Amino acid sequence: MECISRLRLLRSGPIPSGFHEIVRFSSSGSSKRWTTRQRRDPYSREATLRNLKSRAAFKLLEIDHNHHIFRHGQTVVDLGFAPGSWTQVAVDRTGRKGRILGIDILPCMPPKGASAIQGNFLHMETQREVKAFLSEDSLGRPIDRDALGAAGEEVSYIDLERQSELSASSHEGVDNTRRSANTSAGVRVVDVVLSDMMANTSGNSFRDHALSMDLCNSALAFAVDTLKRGGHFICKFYSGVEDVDLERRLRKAFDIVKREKPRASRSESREQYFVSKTLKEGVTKQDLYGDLYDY
Ligand SMILES: C[S@@+](CC[C@H](N)C(=O)[O-])C[C@H]1O[C@@H](n2cnc3c(N)ncnc32)[C@H](O)[C@@H]1O
Repeated sequence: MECISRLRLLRSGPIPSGFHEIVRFSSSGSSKRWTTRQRRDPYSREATLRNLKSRAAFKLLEIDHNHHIFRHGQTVVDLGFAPGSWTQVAVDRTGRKGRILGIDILPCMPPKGASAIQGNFLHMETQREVKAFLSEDSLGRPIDRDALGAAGEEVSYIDLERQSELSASSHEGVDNTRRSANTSAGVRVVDVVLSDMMANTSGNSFRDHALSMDLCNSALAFAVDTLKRGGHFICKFYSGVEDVDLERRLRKAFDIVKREKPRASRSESREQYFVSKTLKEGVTKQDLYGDLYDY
């Protein structure tokens, strides 16, 4: 038996081109400007005080405050989760029985209580792995040893060994020990899909918008494939000419679609969020995209 997230997290292969710029060198002028801005920014200070991985948490907290996205016990998929502040919010809001899976192109340990898969979400292979993980109901569930005992199940030494090995190497307090050999492609088990995916912006607004639309469309096709009826989809996008097409698709798939610019989103940034609630019955990704995302 093997664990998807463990395999992906332990793989320390080269970081894909375009992501190296994320590293900030302390001696550069732009780094000093970035550090000064972070120190002055109230959201960054508050994030540090609250032990949140980044100021981005406040965008999702505001969206949840306005739109009531989360409930206890939900399954949440967080696309582009690193460094993990949205995942922290999802873990917190879904409580002890929540199941949270983060995906990122960068290697990153998920926050406590969540699982993670490393991979490029635009690649079919990554999406297949995510669906395989989701289709195995026992994966990514918080460990509740008391409940196991109460049910009278015997936990073998090998199970415990495997559990502690996986918990240490992938994430804490989450059960990833079982994986079905035969995984299905269509899995409607998700309550909320979040996507905050974006690579570093290039400064070329057309290019950034085009990349953002690729990520959003891929996330939407995945959401429509994996959300339960009534599920919700939150998606960051960089505004531009094509966002009306995205909005049209969202309206076809969800009962309620709103554009949001949370206060924590910097005013100079072109980023906005689509908050889409309540997946309609019977909508498929083929209805939105034909055969484009045929996997
Ligand atoms: C703004 S950050 C997300 C911040 C996160 N929501 C948080 O609260 O900590 C965007 C993330 O999207 C990831 N990303 C960008 N393109 C991606 C892709 N094609 N596949 C997977 N992750 C991607 C980046 O690596 C980055 O970690």
